[in-house]
Amino acid sequence: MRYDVVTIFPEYLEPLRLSLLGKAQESGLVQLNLHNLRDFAFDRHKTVDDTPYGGGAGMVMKAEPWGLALDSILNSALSNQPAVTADAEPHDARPLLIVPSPAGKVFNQAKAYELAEQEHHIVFAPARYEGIDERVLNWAEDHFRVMPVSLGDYVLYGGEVAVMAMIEAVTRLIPGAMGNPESLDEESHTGGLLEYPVYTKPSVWREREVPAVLLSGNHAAIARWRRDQQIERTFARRFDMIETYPEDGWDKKDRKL
Ligand SMILES: Oc1ccccc1-c1ccno1
Repeated sequence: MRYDVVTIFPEYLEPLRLSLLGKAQESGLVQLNLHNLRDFAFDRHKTVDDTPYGGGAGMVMKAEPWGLALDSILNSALSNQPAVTADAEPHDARPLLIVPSPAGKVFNQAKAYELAEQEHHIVFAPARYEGIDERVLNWAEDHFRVMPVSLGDYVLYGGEVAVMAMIEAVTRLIPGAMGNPESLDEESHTGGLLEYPVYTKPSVWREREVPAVLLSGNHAAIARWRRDQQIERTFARRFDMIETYPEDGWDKKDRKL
């Protein structure tokens, strides 16, 4: 998987070079390219924003630096594209452009699975200020599959945090990116349920004991207890996961109640 991120704060994304995600890059499983938007602003002050037409508070990100940055990524992708054979099936070769935005569809685990399984090159355009000149997104439709995505119903200073969350959520689902892939099987949102509580030594901590079933060695009883805990937690904390399918139209992955 290749990720390209265009941002005015590339250093914001440096934590993605750490831990398992860093190892995924070292192994070649993942390629993470960070592009400083200011490198595509060629006036003396490397200006990337200006006042909004129509007035209003804040600044809007100028179109040209984004256009040049995205051109550069497209050209790089084309030069790395395998040759298309004459009998190749027609398919949409446009890379995916994810635009983090409070106005996007809400990201979820089902979408993370879909991106991990189906995409090989994802470009991220995290905005700052009041957003990106809309003409960039309109132009981009001819060259990318443009997908506005929200992390949730709240507002951030910019999209970089959303990009980090999405890159981590997708990468950990790519085969070979997790230390122990089995840990994906029972985590929250896999199978449409929240994860069960976990415990480790010591068996008594501040007068609190580990549930006896977990010390019983009875694997069937343990599995049943864990499933019951998942259902109980999901009903208590996320009844919406039980009650309705997501309004955002992205189907749950492998719902198993
Ligand atoms: O609040 C934002 C500002 C810029 C880009 C993205 C966001 C956002 C908020 C929630 N998900 O994404």
